[in-house]
Amino acid sequence: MSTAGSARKTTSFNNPPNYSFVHHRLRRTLRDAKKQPIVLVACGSFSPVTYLHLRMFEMAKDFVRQNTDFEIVGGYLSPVSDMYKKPGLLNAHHRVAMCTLAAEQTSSWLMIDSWEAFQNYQRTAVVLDHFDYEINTVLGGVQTEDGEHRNVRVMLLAGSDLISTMSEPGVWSTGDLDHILGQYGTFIIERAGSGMDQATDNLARWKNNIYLIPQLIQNDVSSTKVRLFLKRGLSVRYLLPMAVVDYIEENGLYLDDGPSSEKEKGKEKEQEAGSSKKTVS
Ligand SMILES: Nc1ncnc2c1ncn2[C@@H]1O[C@H](COP(=O)(O)OP(=O)(O)OP(=O)(O)O)[C@@H](O)[C@H]1O
Ligand SMILES: NC(=O)c1ccc[n+]([C@@H]2O[C@H](COP(=O)(O)O)[C@@H](O)[C@H]2O)c1
Repeated sequence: MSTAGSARKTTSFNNPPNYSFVHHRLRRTLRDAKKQPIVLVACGSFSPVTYLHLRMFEMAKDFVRQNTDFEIVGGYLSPVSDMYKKPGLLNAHHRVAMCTLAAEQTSSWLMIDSWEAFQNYQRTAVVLDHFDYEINTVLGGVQTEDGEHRNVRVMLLAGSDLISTMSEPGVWSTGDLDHILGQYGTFIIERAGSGMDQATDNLARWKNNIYLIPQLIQNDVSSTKVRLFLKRGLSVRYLLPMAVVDYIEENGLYLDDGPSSEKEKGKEKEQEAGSSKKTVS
């Protein structure tokens, strides 16, 4: 999972076969001309997608409305490529299908972009450039009600655990951080066990583009816990949208996700210890 890379803005993109950018729920007219239009992009494994992943967008929507001069015109989940090789990562076709079911059946504004899923691993900076290109260059951005053109700002939506990795050596290049946090910006959802301060201490130089969102109702569901439950034959209903639970059952997914790596075994043990302490199983 070596992901460090260069900082230059990517302007030409190789699309996977038969790819087209989904934008049926992208709102093309700004309601308030004084606001800056933004699109939220959540990058991750989504193996499988959970209600928490979906709720991140709702938390961000409330935060944006109450605290900023932005107007959200769309939201995307962007499942990572199989080449990311993270333990527990199911085939991209299944992950994209589950995310699509979840978005279509539970939301009126979320969409799935399969661009990074169906090709070689792409760094997050490049993924955000791809969204910027599709929305602003190809589609031409959005308009105010008076017909004035506006560019849409792409912004990363992530949990505080992901942002913590931005301070770990060798995971993100400084150039990419400058690109993501300097040019685009991010909304960070507080995640149990991964402090917000710890997540952002080393990112102070970009603090004007980093918006911290506390979880007022704590939810520490993770895909790892869901996979663990499925492996043990435990119910995951009400942790994920019903259509996703049905899809998992119909396709017999996560019953055995192959020989776990030492890292995954450690993570499972931690989650098991957490589960038994909290007697959730
Ligand atoms: N409980 C949570 N609270 C806040 N953010 C979360 C939570 N679960 C996932 N996220 C965020 O969702 C995004 C997608 O993450 P990812 O698909 O890796 O989910 P995950 O549940 O952490 O997966 P895994 O358990 O396989 O590591 C990341 O930005 C991650 O920080
Ligand atoms: N340098 C990078 O661009 C970089 C580094 C680490 C994770 N990521 C992204 O973060 C997302 C989530 O990763 P994890 O599931 O490993 O937390 C993935 O979409 C991955 O591509 C990007």
